[in-house]
Amino acid sequence: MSESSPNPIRIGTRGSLLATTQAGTIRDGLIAAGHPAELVIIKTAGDLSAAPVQQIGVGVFTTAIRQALTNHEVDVAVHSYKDLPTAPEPGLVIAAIPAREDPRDALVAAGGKVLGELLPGATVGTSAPRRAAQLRALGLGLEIRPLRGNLDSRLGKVASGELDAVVVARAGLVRIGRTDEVTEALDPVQMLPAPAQGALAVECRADDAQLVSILAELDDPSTRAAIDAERAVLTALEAGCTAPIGALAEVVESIDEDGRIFTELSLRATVVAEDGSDAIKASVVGPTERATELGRELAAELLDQGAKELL
Ligand SMILES: NCc1[nH]cc(CCC(=O)O)c1CC(=O)O
Repeated sequence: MSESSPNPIRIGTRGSLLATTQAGTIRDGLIAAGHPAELVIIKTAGDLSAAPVQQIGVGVFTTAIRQALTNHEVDVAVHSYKDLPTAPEPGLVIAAIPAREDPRDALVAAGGKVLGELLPGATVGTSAPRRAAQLRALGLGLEIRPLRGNLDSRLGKVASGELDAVVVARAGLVRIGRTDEVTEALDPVQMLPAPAQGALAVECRADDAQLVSILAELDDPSTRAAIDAERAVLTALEAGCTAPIGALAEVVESIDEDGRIFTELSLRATVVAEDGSDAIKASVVGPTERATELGRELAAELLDQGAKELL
C-alpha cells in the first residue's frame, strides 16, 4: 500500500444506507488526504436475518467484514463501534476513532410528540433491551414492541400508524439526513446511550503499518478517550452490546483552585432490570488519560450496588 500504488484502499462495509454513508465519510476523508479509496459491500449475518440481534448473537454485523479484512479482500473495515464485541480481534487494530456524532437516543413519535406526551398504552418500537428497560423504568406505562430492520423500515412503522413511536440512535438519523424526523433527543439523564453509540471504528490489519499511520490522521483523541471509558464499563461487567447497560463519557471543562480551566472525562453508566423494575446508576469524573481505569472503577461501583443481580 505505498502512496504511489495505483490500487485504491478498499473499504469493507455493510450495504445498508447507514453503513455505506458511514464508510463513505472515511473514503472521502482518505481521498481528501490524497489516498484513493473505494467501498466494497459485504453481506453480514445481521443483514440476512430478521431475527432479534440477541438471538442471532453478538458480532452479527461485524464478523463477515472482519473476515474479509483478515483474508485481504479489503484493507479497511468501518463499523458502528457499538456493534463490535468487546473482545479484541487478533491481527486487527482500530486505527482510527473519528469524531463522534451525537450519542443520544432519539424518539420519533407520531404527531410530533415528546416522551412526556405519550399516554399509557402508547406503543413504542425498539428491540434493544437497554432501550426497552430504560423506557419501562420511566413508569409511563408504554407498550414496548420489538423492532428490527433498517432505519427506513423502522421509521416507516410510525408513518404508517403501526406504532405510536420508535426509539433509534440519533446519530443514524443524522448520518442518513433524516434528523428532521426526531421529535425528541432523549436526555441521557433519562436514557443513557449504548457504550460507543454514535462512534465509528476504523479497523485495519495490525501489520499494515503504512495504512495504520494513514488512518491515524482520522482519529479524534477525545472521542477515543470517551469510547475507551464506556467500553471498559461493558468489558468489566462482562456484557455485550445487547445487555441492558448504558454508558456515556464526555470531555468536560473544569476549573482548578487557581481558576485555571482544564479538561477531564465525565462518565455515567447504568444497569437496568429488563422489566424496568430496578435501575442502578453511577458517575465518575477524572483525568482523560485514565479513561479505561475510570470505566473499570465505575463498573466496580455498579457491581457493589448489585449490578450482577440485574444482568
Ligand atoms: N444496532 C444497530 C445500529 N448500529 C449503529 C446504529 C446507529 C449509529 C450509531 O449508533 O453509531 C444502529 C441503529 C440504532 O441503534 O438505531
